[in-house]
Amino acid sequence: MKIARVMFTLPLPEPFDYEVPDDFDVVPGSYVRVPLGPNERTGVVWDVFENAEEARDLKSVYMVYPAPPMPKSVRDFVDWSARYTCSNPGAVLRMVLRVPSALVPSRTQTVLEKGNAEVARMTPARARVLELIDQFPPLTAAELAQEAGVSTSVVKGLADQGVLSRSERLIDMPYEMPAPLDGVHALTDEQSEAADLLRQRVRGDAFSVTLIDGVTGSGKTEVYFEAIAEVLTSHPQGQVLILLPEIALTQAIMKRFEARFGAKPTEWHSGLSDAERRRAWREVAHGRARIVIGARSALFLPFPNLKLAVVDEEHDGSFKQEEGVIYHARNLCVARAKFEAFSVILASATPALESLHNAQQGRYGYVKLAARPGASRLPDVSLVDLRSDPPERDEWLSPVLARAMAENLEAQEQSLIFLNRRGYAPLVICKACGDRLTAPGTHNWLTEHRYTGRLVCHLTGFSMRRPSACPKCGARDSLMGVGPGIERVAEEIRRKLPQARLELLSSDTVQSGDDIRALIHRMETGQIDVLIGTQMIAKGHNFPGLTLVGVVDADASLKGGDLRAGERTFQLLSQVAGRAGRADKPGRAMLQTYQPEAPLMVALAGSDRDSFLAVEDEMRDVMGMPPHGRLAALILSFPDDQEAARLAREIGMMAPNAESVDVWGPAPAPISLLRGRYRWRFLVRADLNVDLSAYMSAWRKALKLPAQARLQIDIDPYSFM
Ligand SMILES: Nc1ncnc2c1ncn2[C@@H]1O[C@H](COP(=O)(O)OP(=O)(O)OP(=O)(O)O)[C@@H](O)[C@H]1O
Ligand SMILES: [Zn+2]
Repeated sequence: MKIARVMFTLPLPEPFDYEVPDDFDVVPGSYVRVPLGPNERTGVVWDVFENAEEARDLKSVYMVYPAPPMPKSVRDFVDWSARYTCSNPGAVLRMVLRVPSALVPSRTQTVLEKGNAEVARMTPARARVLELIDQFPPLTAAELAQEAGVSTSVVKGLADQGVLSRSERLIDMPYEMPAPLDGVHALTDEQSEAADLLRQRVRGDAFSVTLIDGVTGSGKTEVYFEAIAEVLTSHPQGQVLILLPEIALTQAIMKRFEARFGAKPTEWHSGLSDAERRRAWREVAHGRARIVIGARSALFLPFPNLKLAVVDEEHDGSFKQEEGVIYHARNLCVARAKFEAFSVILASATPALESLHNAQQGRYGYVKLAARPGASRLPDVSLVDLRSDPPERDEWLSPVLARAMAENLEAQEQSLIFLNRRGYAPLVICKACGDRLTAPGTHNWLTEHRYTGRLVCHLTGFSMRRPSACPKCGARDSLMGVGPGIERVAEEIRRKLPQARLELLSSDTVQSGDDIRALIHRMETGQIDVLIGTQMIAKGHNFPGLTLVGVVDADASLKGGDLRAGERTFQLLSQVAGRAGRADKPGRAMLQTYQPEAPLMVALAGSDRDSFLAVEDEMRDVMGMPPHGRLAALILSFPDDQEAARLAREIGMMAPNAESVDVWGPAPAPISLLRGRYRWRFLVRADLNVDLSAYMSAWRKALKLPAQARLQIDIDPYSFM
């Protein structure tokens, strides 16, 4: 009897066995439909074997989907990722099998084109349809009727007479094939050297990782396009994946992409409709979508023939998924590349310490782009000392920065003001009783949003209308927003530069992809004088008229002081500063700070990244922290305060003894109460030779916790909240 071991997209530790009917063509990787309990489910065959004993009472596979089997390398990657992240393989598989409806071929629909017959009796409605028919690709009767503004019976009548001819077309069409066109620019010497190396690395079928470490605007994108072009020509079936941190970034790159490859790449991100998702998944699985550009979840698409993955802005924190299966897309991408023997390119102006370390150790190839092409120069970075040049009361811009903005406006050049805080004020207090407003069931402050008139918790999503009286003491008109968010700074700029065309960009003010695109376009084409925004404006954009970048609070992201706070602040501020002076006019960046003598600020002002990183790296080395050691976190949450504390202590006592492993905690998490659950954290540090995932799994296995307790394991944590 032939037996299939079927893995489900459920948090189960292992696959289940099913009998395969003799006439079924089931191979490892087949997608199948099987009974599970009272239901039917789709699963993936992990393995097939013959069993001599007929005795086992197994249920049978119902159906095999007509889809290409999931390659072994992808299944191995799923197993490995599950082990590494301490998750169930089914939970990882669920990220691969996101669109079960894509397992069956696309349905077809009837579309209409111009037919041979002459129209028997012309009417105005018929004439309108016939006028339009040549201007569109084949449309359905309903679409055509809508375009022409006539009823569908008019269209159907024409089709019945043969004036329009009917044919069947796939609902989900294949994508246009990209093919390299000529490069838009002649590469600089530095760029072509980098491109040569990358081309050579993607030509073979070997695993490799190469880090492109290039200053902002040096042409990293231009250079990795060369590597993509090489894949398209040297691997006729090869597929390419480009991972980007933010959707806002994809729009600019899509345009450049089309100019270079003659077709749009396939997109994959959370903004897709179900139909787009189904189409993309199917085309990828069949190997027909050759280039995919997407957010971190695109890493789990079932590419049968991946030859190159590019992780752009590889240092970016948004590659880390913090919920469900907790993983870092850059790190898992490198792991996948080993299983499937493809090349990885990591690109950044401010690479992660981990990536630089790997390059220094010779594990990754390394390409440096030190200059911007042409007349463009790196911006001058200066520090504005808020102690000697403080803003006026209830203002946030130092007179120094305000003056620079006024000059810039005078010169008809663009300014960008960065503050990584949404809303109007990050804290609302009552002047009468001193209460700080928090979201229910948490200790998190509510942020005041004037734009929407609401108080919002950015952590839980809770929001309420701004009350006219204090919820605690009932005093009227006593609530006051404290500190600046971008809406408040925008108000100040409007006051100071009333004639400036000012716009805001944050996830509150601009929501749809179309709105973002339109705003970015206005900025690119000089229709905005001052753009103020959160981190959405920090990265990737190319605004030729932008010559001044102002950072309202350069110290902000240093607070909290976790492992990567310094590194992250440096990355973020260099990225923001790097938006200035990208065309022929020189740019400058001004950072407002209370600690201009801090090594990080000095390094930013001197554009001396490497000595800053050397100090940072040395510190990590001394402490045995990544990249010189491993780190994991264990987070417990429980609905009762006392019981949570007791459980946390109990968990601590169960930590397995192991050499070269330090367990710190339990400590109340910085966010100690979230959605009505009390949270405790452990931090675990280990030497590089320790299998920390195995250690964490063993620890969890030893625990017997009440059903309401929730445990999360975070391998290589980025968030310490
Ligand atoms: N050799 C070249 N000649 C002229 N223009 C170039 C050249 N290379 C790149 N550019 C232009 O310079 C700008 C920056 O290039 P690109 O976006 O590739 O750099 P990047 O390093 O990826 O930038 P970022 O730091 O934003 O990630 C783009 O407008 C690009 O078209
Ligand atoms: Zn009050």
